[in-house]
This record gives sequence, structure tokens and C-alpha cells, in this order.
Amino acid sequence: MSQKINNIQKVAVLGGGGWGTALALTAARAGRDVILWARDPGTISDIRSRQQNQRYLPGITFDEELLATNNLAETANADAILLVTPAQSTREMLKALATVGTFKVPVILCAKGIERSTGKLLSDVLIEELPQAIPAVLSGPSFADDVAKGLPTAVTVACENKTLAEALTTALAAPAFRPYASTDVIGAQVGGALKNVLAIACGAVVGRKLGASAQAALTARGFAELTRLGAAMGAQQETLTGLSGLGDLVLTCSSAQSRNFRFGVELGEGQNAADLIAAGGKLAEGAHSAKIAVELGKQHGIELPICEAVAEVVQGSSSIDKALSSLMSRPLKHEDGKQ
Ligand SMILES: NC(=O)C1=CN([C@@H]2O[C@H](COP(=O)(O)OP(=O)(O)OC[C@H]3O[C@@H](n4cnc5c(N)ncnc54)[C@H](OP(=O)(O)O)[C@@H]3O)[C@@H](O)[C@H]2O)C=CC1
Ligand SMILES: O=C(CO)COP(=O)(O)O
Repeated sequence: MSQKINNIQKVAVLGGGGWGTALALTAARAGRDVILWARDPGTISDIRSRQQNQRYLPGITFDEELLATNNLAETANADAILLVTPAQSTREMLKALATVGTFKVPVILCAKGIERSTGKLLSDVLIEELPQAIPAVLSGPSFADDVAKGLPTAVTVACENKTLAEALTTALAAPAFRPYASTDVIGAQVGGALKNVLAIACGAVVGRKLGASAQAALTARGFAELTRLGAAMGAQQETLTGLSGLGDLVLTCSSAQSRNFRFGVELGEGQNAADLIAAGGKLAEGAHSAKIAVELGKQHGIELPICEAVAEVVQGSSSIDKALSSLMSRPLKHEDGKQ
């Protein structure tokens, strides 16, 4: 194990979407030997023959020659795995991994969501499905397009083992990609999952043309929800106010580059959530996490009115106007949440 910690050279990235491809490029830029697994043969051949992933990163051609495969067994000798498929496919991916190797290595969870069917954090899903693996999390303000183009950003890389967290940051640090080590695996996950729900709310405010003041107020009150739930679940304050919490919340709640934000804009413009989801457009993880976030809040005795409003609009039991009016007519409170 200690030899692996000191020598994370072979990195396997699972997921051929925008973020998987961008992280594979980052790891290659950091000097790692990278293999990218994708299930779509078209993605593999695009990466192999043209150094592009036109389906998910249109208009970008990379200098790096990535090794791409759709044979999961080829990832079994990696020193670390980055799991970069959507949150709701995490369990299925881990079950598939368990059939091809033992994976006594760090598995870095990069999806930003909570398992909808169980309410479990992805690190708990990992422990159940691949108990010998070491859970780690990569999260923070980082649009795949920006990272693939080599634009600079910083993220949190969390692992309970401090030495391993530091080794992972060393393995992934590239000139334009600055990972900060953390031991707070819970905090890094709660921030990433909740900011997507809150970005839908901010997008809806923009789509409904409610003004920049409303957008800022919602972001701040959303942050209060994120920190309260995070703290109740055991997250550290520094993580929630750091890159994977506040950092990513600010990015996603203010940028039309975010798919969650754009999903919210479309809701605000009057489109129906069920129709948007059925159309199978771009991934908006917050639409899947909203309801389960509210349920987690109830379990921990934390009110999450903005997440609740998003969940109701997504499931079609409320309209944007009704949700807004119920947010505005809640009993007046102290800002710190105390009575
Ligand atoms: N894009 C971004 O800027 C960032 C994304 N993230 C997070 O990363 C995760 C992945 O996002 P992103 O890469 O953008 O998503 P994309 O929609 O770009 O790509 C999703 C990828 O996952 C694959 N996939 C989907 N379902 C399965 C499955 N059941 N089994 C195996 N592979 C599957 C898709 O394959 P196929 O093409 O065959 O459908 C595709 O390669 C999300 O949780 C997101 O929140 C985090 C930070 C930044
Ligand atoms: O997580 C992200 C940026 O940090 C990407 O956000 P979206 O999934 O909303 O596009």
C-alpha cells in the first residue's frame, strides 16, 4: 500500500463524457500514464483517431494522445481510479469493476450527486460495492470545457488518509490544475451535490427574469442550506466554505455554462421538468438529487426550503411562481437560523 501511495503513476479514468475526458487530459498533463474507459465506441474512436471528443467537448482538439478503451479489464492494474460517470450510475459502474479486478487502490469519486434510490453518499456506495477500495473525492469549481482547454482552476481532493490525499494531489497537479488536499470526504460530496440543486433554483430565477438581487439572495440562502445540511452530516466548515462548497456554488449559480443552471433557466422560462428530462438533454444532476437532499434534511432535522422548492418544481407538484411565493411567505426568521 505505501509503495502505491508514493507512486501513483497509472491512472484509469472511467467515463468518456466531458468531465472524464477533461480529467484524463489533466492527469496526462500532470505526467501520469492515463487510460480512459468509455462505454461508447464512437467516443473511443474519436479520441483515438482525432484526439477529440466531439460529442461531449465540441470544438476542442487536444495535444495529448490519450489511451482509450471500452474494455474495463484494462483498468485493473491502475494505481488510482477516477470514477467520472453520472452519480446515478455509480453503483452499476462499481459492480462492473468488481467483476474485473480487486482494486485495492484509491477510487476518486468525481460525480456530484447523491444516490437517489438509497439517499447514500457515493463514498458509502463505494464501500458497499468495492470494500477493498479507498474512497476519495474530487470536487470544486471546474467546467469540463475550461479544464480541457487548459484554463486554470483549483479543486478539493479529499481522502480520509491524509498522506494519501496529499499523494493524490501530487499525482493530479498540473500547471493549470491545482488540487488542495483534504480529509473531509463527506464535506466534499455534500457541497458538490447540493450546489447542483441550488443552481437549478438560481437558473429558474434568471429564466423568470426576477433580477440579479433575487439571484444573489437565493445563492446566499442556498449556501445556508448547504452548510447546515453539511454540518449535520459531519462535514467540516472549511470544506463547505472552500472550493467544493462555496467555490462551486458561486460558479454554478452564476454561469450559463452550467447545465444545472441552464436546466433551471428553462424551467423559469416555462418549460416542464418532466419534458426536459424525457427529452434526454444534457445531464443536470441536481434534478436527480433535489428530492433526496430534502429527505436527508428531514432525517437530520434541517429545513431546506430552496431544495424543497426545486424538488417540487422538478416533480411537477409546484410551479415556479407558487414555489417562489411559498419561499417568500415563510415565517420571518433570524438569519443565523436560531430562534
Ligand atoms: N462537465 C463538467 O463540467 C463537470 C462534471 N462533473 C460531474 O461529473 C459527472 C459526469 O459528468 P459529465 O462527464 O459532464 O457528463 P456527460 O454527460 O458529459 O458524460 C457522461 C458520461 O458518462 C457515461 N455514462 C452515462 N451513464 C453511464 C452508465 N450507466 N455506465 C457507464 N457510463 C455511463 C456516458 O456514456 P454515453 O456517452 O455512452 O452515454 C458519458 O460518457 C457528473 O456527476 C457531473 O456532475 C463534475 C465537475 C465538472
Ligand atoms: O460541476 C460543475 C462545475 O464545477 C459543472 O456544473 P454543471 O454540471 O451544472 O454543468
